[in-house]
Amino acid sequence: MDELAEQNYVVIDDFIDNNLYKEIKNFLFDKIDVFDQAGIGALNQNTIKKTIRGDKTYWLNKERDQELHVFWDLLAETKSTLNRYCYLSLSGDEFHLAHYPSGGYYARHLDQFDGRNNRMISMIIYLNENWEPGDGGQLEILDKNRELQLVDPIAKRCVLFKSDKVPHAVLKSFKDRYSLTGWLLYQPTNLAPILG
Ligand SMILES: O=C(O)CCC(=O)C(=O)O
Ligand SMILES: [Fe+2]
Repeated sequence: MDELAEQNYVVIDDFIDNNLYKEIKNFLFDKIDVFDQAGIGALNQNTIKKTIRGDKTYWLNKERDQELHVFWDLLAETKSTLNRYCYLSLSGDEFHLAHYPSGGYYARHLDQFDGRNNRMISMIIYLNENWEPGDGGQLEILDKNRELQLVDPIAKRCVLFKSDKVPHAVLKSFKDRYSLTGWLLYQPTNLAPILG
């Protein structure tokens, strides 16, 4: 957690255990046929999307996706740890599963969008066994010293970074690449009733 505060990002290996890894992986393969179907908007939006990112996603819903209850519990624990040790006020979250088919990538970006700045911490859990150096698909982080750091997307590894401070990209992947990606959100309490 100190590393996240000081370096703006941290890589934690074996963040999830084998059981949870298998649960998430089973859930993912169960849903793989419906990835992206819910999220496809107007045709032109979709075209723009394809020029900057090549992944397909499946947004999670805590009430509906109860099979992942161990993950939801871990998430609650992670948020309270961050609130305690990094003095954050995280309340909400939004998570999706992501699949980059071979050839997929995501150009360099920040995770906070114009007009919406409540994404505080980005959290990615990788779900790829036997990842080899030639498989590509690294997360490329531009660190505080403007140096590039590459993170292999290996199974059970978690990366946390400050959503507003860390430009990053996903380098072209040469095989299917899976992850569970989300954002820990700050929701000002005075706005909570309006946002529902
Ligand atoms: O999968 C990754 O390594 C990063 C994904 C990402 O940057 C995003 O979904 O915003
Ligand atoms: Fe991102």
